[in-house]
Amino acid sequence: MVLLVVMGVSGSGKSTVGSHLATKLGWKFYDADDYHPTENTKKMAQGIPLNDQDRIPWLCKLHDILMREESAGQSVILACSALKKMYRRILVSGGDAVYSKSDQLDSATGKVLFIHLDGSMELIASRLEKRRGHFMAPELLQSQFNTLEPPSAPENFITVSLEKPVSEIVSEIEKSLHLEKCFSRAVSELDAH
Ligand SMILES: Nc1ncnc2c1ncn2[C@@H]1O[C@H](COP(=O)(O)OP(=O)(O)OP(=O)(O)O)[C@@H](O)[C@H]1O
Ligand SMILES: O=C(O)[C@H](O)[C@@H](O)[C@H](O)[C@H](O)CO
Repeated sequence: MVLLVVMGVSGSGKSTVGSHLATKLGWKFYDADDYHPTENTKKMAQGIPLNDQDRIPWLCKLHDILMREESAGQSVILACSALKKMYRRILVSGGDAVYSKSDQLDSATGKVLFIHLDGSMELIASRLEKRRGHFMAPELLQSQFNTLEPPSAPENFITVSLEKPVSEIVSEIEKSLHLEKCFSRAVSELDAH
C-alpha cells in the first residue's frame, strides 16, 4: 500500500500526471483542488494568493483522506500543491504538525512519498496561458514560486522534471516506485537477519 502526493506549483502538471499515473496503476486518485472551500477558490480566481490560515484546514481535510485510505489498505495518489514543508507535515501527520517540533515528526515522514514536479516558471506560464476552464488566475504563478519550499532530506520525496511529455514523466515515476519497493524489501530482509 502506497500513499503518493504529486506536488508542485500551480500548472506544474499535478492533476494531469497524477490522474494518468493512477489510471495506469489502478490506484484511487484525489485532486486537492476539489476540496477547497468556496472562499479559497474565489480568492484564487480573483488573483489573491492563499495564506496559511486558508490552507491549513484544507490540508487537514486532505490528511484525513490519506489516513482513511491507509486504514483501508488502499494505495492512493493525491494531487496537491503542498508548497511548504509545514504543509507536507500536515498532510503526513495532521494538524498537530503546526505546533510540533520538526524532529518529533520526522519518524512519520516515510508514510507518504512526495513526487515533486519541478521545472521553469517560463514553461509553466506558457502552459497556463493555454489552459482553459480552470479557476486559478495565471498571475498567481509568481507567488506560488515565492511560497514553494522544495522538499529536502529527511523528507521522503523524489523530484521529476515536468518538462518531458506526460507519458515519460509517468514512466519515470513508475520506475522510481519500483526501485523504492526493491529498496524497502532489501532493507526489511537485512533487518530480519
Ligand atoms: N508534461 C506536460 N507536457 C505538456 N503539457 C502539460 C504537461 N503537464 C501538464 N500539461 C498541461 O499544463 C497545464 C497544467 O497542468 P495541470 O492542470 O495538470 O497542472 P496542476 O499542477 O494540476 O495545476 P493546478 O495546481 O493549477 O490545478 C494543463 O493544460 C496540462 O494539460
Ligand atoms: O496552495 C495553493 O496555493 C493552492 O492549493 C493552489 O496551488 C491550488 O490548489 C491549485 O494549484 C490551483 O489550481
